[in-house]
Amino acid sequence: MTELRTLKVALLGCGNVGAQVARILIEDADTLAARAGAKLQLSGIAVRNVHAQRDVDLPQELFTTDADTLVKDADLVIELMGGIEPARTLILSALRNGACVVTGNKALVAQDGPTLHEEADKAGVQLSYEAAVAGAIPILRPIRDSLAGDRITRVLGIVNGTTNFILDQMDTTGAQFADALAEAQRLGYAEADPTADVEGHDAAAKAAILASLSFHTRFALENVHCEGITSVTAADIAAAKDAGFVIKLLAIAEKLNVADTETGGGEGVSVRVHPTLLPREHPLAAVHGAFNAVFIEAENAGELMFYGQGAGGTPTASAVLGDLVSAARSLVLGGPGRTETTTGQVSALPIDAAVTSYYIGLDVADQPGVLARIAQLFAEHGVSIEIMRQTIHRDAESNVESAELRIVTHRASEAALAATVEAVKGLDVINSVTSVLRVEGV
Ligand SMILES: NC(=O)C1=CN([C@@H]2O[C@H](COP(=O)(O)OP(=O)(O)OC[C@H]3O[C@@H](n4cnc5c(N)ncnc54)[C@H](OP(=O)(O)O)[C@@H]3O)[C@@H](O)[C@H]2O)C=CC1
Ligand SMILES: N[C@@H](CC=O)C(=O)O
Repeated sequence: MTELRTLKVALLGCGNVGAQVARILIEDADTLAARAGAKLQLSGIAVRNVHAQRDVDLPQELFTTDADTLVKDADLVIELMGGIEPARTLILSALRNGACVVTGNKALVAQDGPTLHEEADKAGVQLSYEAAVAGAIPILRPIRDSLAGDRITRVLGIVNGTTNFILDQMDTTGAQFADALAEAQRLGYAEADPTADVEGHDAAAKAAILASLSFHTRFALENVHCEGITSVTAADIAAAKDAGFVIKLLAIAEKLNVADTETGGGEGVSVRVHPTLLPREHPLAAVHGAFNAVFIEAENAGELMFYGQGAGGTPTASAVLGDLVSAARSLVLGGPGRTETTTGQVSALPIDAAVTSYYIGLDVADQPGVLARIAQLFAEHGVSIEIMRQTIHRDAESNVESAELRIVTHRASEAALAATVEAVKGLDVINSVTSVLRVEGV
């Protein structure tokens, strides 16, 4: 039997994900070698602090702070440090040296994907980042390869485990935001700076990557409208629950036609991340904890749904190692590097052109004719109402009655909805607008 070739693997970062990747590389060395057609020898692990306590017991001699030297001598480089620098410089250096690169760094790929791909293509090596979107879920490869012969029209995803965990805890156990976030951090789901999770930036980076691959056009971070979950209150969650909805942070990329927009946006793709109400029976409403799911609509395939663990060390390591084995095979077989197919011309639409349904919560005067006046105002702005429900509350002490009005609209443009809400605020029978949230799946 011929002796397998040995490929040197440099690991950059040994945190939540890196530590699990190192463990599996060592524990499953024989299996990985058989699958890759080469021995994958972990040649070193670059970290900031070589003496830090690790989740996994790893040979101390593997650790170094000299990432530059480690990268120069590697056939395969796994970047799991996060952040833009020094990750960017190290990845570029690895690619220029002819090494294949695997990364989970969505922030970097969303920002500098084209530059990284250009270097990979020049060197004829693979650059892959399946772990960058939705953790363990195989989603980028299916979009890039399996759906290459189809036309994707819409992608709807829960792609951030931390925020799904927080919203789910608030919805199911009544947990406080801060407590749920602390637990997500403890479980290794959150980014080093969890602001990226809760403000939606992590999901926005993933949305940019998903949209770019799905629509064969480069979408940058600035093309993604981004709202996080920090403004979602316990009252919003309770009101949504009462009305039969659940609130999820969704990443949405959808093709819209001129006919769908009222803002002259023309045909293009609306890419956005925001808290969204989903009916409790919607498949994405059943995605709990740190799980992720991506729902795809394609012209020929129809509806597809991908589901699995979206964060955490071991699940994410699975995606990293899948990319690693694929890259090793390309080195063994001398195959070409992966090329990106960003050949499309479709433009990114501004948020005003987005078309969706809305939930509007209003505190209104309990008077005859109020509902009719509000409905009239919606009609004047071309926003059609699907559900309008009034609940009267009586304060036991003061005996004062107040009326709570919940409205769910049919699909309308953001611009039309914003104008409607402004007009509603001007009515003398409106005490306050308690919430305005986007709705999908009604
Ligand atoms: N956590 C998750 O569930 C997922 C994470 N990802 C992505 O994977 C990457 C890693 O995430 P995660 O493991 O959670 O991150 P951690 O913060 O847990 O780990 C980061 C690691 O990188 C090392 N590091 C950071 N900066 C440097 C530097 N300048 N030089 C050398 N080493 C450095 C740290 O070293 P030291 O230990 O010495 O501090 C640490 O070992 C990120 O890009 C993240 O977005 C993707 C999907 C899921
Ligand atoms: N912080 C991210 C980790 C995976 O990408 C998340 O919570 O989803």
